[in-house]
Amino acid sequence: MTPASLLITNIGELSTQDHRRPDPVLRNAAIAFEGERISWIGPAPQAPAADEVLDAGGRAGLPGWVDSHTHLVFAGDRSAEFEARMAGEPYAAGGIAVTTEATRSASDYDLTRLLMARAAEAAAGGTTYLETKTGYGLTVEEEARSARIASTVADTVTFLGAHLVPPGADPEEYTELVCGPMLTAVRPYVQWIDVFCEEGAFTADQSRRVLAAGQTAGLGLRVHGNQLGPGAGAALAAEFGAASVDHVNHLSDADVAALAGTWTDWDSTAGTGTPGTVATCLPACDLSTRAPLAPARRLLDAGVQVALASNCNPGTSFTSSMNFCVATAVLQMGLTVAEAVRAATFGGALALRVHTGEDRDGARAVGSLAVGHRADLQLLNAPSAAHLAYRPGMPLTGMVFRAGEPVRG
Ligand SMILES: N=CN[C@@H](CCC(=O)O)C(=O)O
Ligand SMILES: [Zn+2]
Repeated sequence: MTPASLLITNIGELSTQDHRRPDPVLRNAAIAFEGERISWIGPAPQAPAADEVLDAGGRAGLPGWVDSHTHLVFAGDRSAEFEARMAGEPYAAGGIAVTTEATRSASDYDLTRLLMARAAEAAAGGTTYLETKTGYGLTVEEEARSARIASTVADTVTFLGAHLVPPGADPEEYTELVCGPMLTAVRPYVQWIDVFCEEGAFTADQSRRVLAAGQTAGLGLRVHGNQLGPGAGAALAAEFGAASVDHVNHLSDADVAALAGTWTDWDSTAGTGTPGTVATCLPACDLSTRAPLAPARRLLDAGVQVALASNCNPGTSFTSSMNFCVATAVLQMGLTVAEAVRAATFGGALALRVHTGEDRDGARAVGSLAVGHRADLQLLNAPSAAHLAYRPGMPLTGMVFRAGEPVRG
């Protein structure tokens, strides 16, 4: 039973990610929860009384990870494809069809069970806000089924009928299906629409139609773009005002400038204003496909807000470890620890437009710790967040709270 109020005290370093504060990182801090919301944050000696008190023993605390890009509704195994890739085979979008076949054959029960197990794994790794996508159904009925199942587990769901033109289908007819009957069927279960704009998947023109249809249906927009080579994805995302373009491995200077141009009304010091198109980098995917790492440093320097996400999926990135993504971003992508932690918390929330909220049920901000935000917190088995990169691969995730409830003890 969760107590009505909980105080977690003796937090050695509390990284709030609330850059409106003069002191976003507090030492010897405490945080209080009332039910699902954060009710107080401040120096431990000034903490209010609470029904229950937990001593963090000097551990570091930070917002739970916001994983803004996963594909968890699937069945089947592609470890042989991975092994072949590590032996020199290139990655191609066609592998999606293999998972689609296995997913279509799975019962609702099995698909739900598999999804729940993956979501539990993510939570055990510190993820407290989870996006997931459809995209392994690729028929009206199967996409609607994936969306329905996803909506019972994930915090927010993306429709990715435009993941691959199913083998044998006509690309133009399939795009029309995605924009029409398929979109109508999934609409009750999803908040976002996405398109894989890439050679071998959807052309710029088809992607444009998918985004326009999603926009008309009132969905937020996201794009898989510039993953396997240069392409129109990033520019389209900026043009449509998409919340995020994800992968971004192959960006031209014009792509970076277009993304930066969407952030002119954003105050990057305070983290307030009107957000533009987030560039979501997926380091685990880059490593697992031996692709060039996404240019997170270059994007940040150009004024683009960056998110880090796991892209957990059976083809290109079968891990939901955000700790791994943060460590890789620091060790190999040139981000500071503070930048990487921010990208995996506040950045993910920005990419899902849940960085700010109304302090009432159903509209709580995540990705930063402030009064009224959802009580999503992780404690590390370490005195500072720097240990995430300083001690890569070590089991540093301690207690995890989601909406005030402990999800990992
Ligand atoms: N790039 C497109 N989709 C997935 C991979 C899907 C798969 O290979 O099964 C991704 O984000 O990497
Ligand atoms: Zn993806």
